[in-house]
Order: sequence, then structure tokens, then C-alpha cells
Amino acid sequence: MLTVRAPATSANLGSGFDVFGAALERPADVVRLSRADRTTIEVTGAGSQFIPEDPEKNTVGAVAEALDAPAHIQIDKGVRPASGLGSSAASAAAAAVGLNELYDRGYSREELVPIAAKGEAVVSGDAHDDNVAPSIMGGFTIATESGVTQIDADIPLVACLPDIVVSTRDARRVVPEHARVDQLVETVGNAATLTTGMHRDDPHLVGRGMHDTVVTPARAELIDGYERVREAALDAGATGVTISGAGPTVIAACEEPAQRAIASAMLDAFGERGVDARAYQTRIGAGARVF
Ligand SMILES: Nc1ncnc2c1ncn2[C@@H]1O[C@H](COP(=O)(O)OP(=O)(O)O)[C@@H](O)[C@H]1O
Ligand SMILES: N[C@@H](CCOP(=O)(O)O)C(=O)O
Repeated sequence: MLTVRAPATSANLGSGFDVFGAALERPADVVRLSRADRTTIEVTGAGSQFIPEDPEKNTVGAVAEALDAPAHIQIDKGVRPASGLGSSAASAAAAAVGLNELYDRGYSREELVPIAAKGEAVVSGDAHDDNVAPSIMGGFTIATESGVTQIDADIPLVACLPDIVVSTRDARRVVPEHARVDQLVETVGNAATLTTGMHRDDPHLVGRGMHDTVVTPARAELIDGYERVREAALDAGATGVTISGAGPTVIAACEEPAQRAIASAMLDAFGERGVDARAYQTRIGAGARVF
């Protein structure tokens, strides 16, 4: 038997829709795998009552099939589903890394990214790589058709998860089909600024580069209190704030000493709207680890 811990991730980071992602130090899924004649799945932990154990409907089932590696897979969810923290991707990433080792398939971490993304296709309708890439490879990742670029960035973050459910599938339906040229120009500038910030471990550049006027405003409508929470985090010292993945988690970049105040301001702002929430004081961390 083999155990894998795969981290939650924050995709998009504002200006990098379907491309940027970051591995978070916490929370994480813990997945135990043992060889079997056919794949069976057991799920416990955060939100497990909403996660199917049928291998055709669970992200890990698609990964086991893609690797031709049937197994008994026990998933202990630390990452709540439909959170915007790459919940479905964390399990898929853990399964890809674990089954690759259990069956001695010999794939590199980068080669495992499109395999784990097959799991994402099962739940969100298409195989976006931006959550599985950081969950497998760690750090900040830029996932494109031609491969994954990874930077071992170290940026403090606060991820505030409200008690609201936003499914990635639904949130993909509100993404605008077109953007104006001036918005594209702005997006390229912001994405380049954010990437430079990751390279320099500079939370100010990362925060500035999170700004996005294309996808984020449309999705903010799905998160009760988003604008107020964003303002509260900025007032408390955040260097940038945006929606994590498809939401509803709101993510803030910051200097480490401001983390606690930002977490508390975000929780209060959701509280004012009558929305319960929890805040993770976290940072960009490592990828999936095998025990
Ligand atoms: N192993 C898994 N972990 C979490 N969710 C899963 C898993 N397998 C299938 N799902 C389904 O995926 C959906 C959650 O995925 P998604 O909406 O992308 O949330 P998140 O933003 O947290 O990844 C839920 O409908 C859930 O039932
Ligand atoms: N790029 C995707 C990322 C979805 O992330 P999740 O954590 O909400 O599953 C999107 O924005 O749709």
C-alpha cells in the first residue's frame, strides 16, 4: 500500500485563466492506494457525502483507467469539493502520482499532468490542467498546450472559503466568450507582472498582477459578498485579491505579518452578509508527496 498527500491549489490567480496555478501548503487530500483487480473507491472527510464513489464519476477512477492501473483507492478529503481550491484535482493528482509508482509506470511529474487532467474532464466538462499541474509539481505553474513551466515561489496567502457552493462546471458557463483588445493588453501586462513577482518571491508584484477585468467580474456575481470581502482584505494589507479557481474561495496575496489581520477581515466581511466562512493562512508550497 502507498499513501500520497496532494495539496489544494489556487488556479487562475486573476490574470492567468486556465493557465496559472499555485500549490498551497494547506489544506490537502490524503489518498491510500493498493493494487487490485478492479478499481474501487472509498471517500471520507470534508464534503465526502457529495462525492461519488463510482469510478466512472470520481476523478481518481479516470486516472486509474488512463494509467491502466486498477486499485482500491481510499480518499481522505481535506479539500472540500466545489471550493475553488482544486478539490477534484487534488485527488486526481494524488492518484496519478501514487499509481505511477505502485505500477512502476515511469512517467515524469510533468508527463503525469495531462493524465491527471483526464479526471478533471469527468467533473468540469473539460480537461483544464491548471489545478493538477501545481498539485503534482508544486510551486507556481504555467500550464499551456506545449507543457508546464514551474517556479518554486514562496508567497504568503490567505484563502477564505465561504459556506457557499459554486461548481466549476456552472462557473465555466458564465465566462465571457469575447474580450476587447484593450482587455487583452491589460491581461498580458498583469500576467507578466505576476510571473515576475513569483520569480522574485515578491508579494507586491504578485498582488498587482492578480488584477483581471475579463473573467473575475462575471464570476464575482456568484459569490455573495465578494466585493466587500475583497475591499476588507485590501484594507487589512493584502497586496492583491481575486477569486481562487472558479470560486467561491477568495484568495489574497500578502506579506507574512499581515496574514492574521487579513484572514480576520475577510471572515468578518463574509459574516456581515450572514455567510459562514473559514480562512486558511497558507503559502505556496510543495507538490504531491508519497509516503
Ligand atoms: N475525488 C474527488 N474529489 C472531489 N470532488 C470530486 C471527486 N471526484 C468527483 N468529484 C466531484 O467534483 C465536483 C467538485 O469539483 P469542482 O466543482 O471542480 O470543485 P473544486 O473547485 O473544489 O475542484 C463535485 O461535484 C464532486 O462530487
Ligand atoms: N481554470 C479553471 C479552474 C477551476 O478551479 P477549481 O478549483 O474551481 O476547480 C476555471 O477557472 O474554471
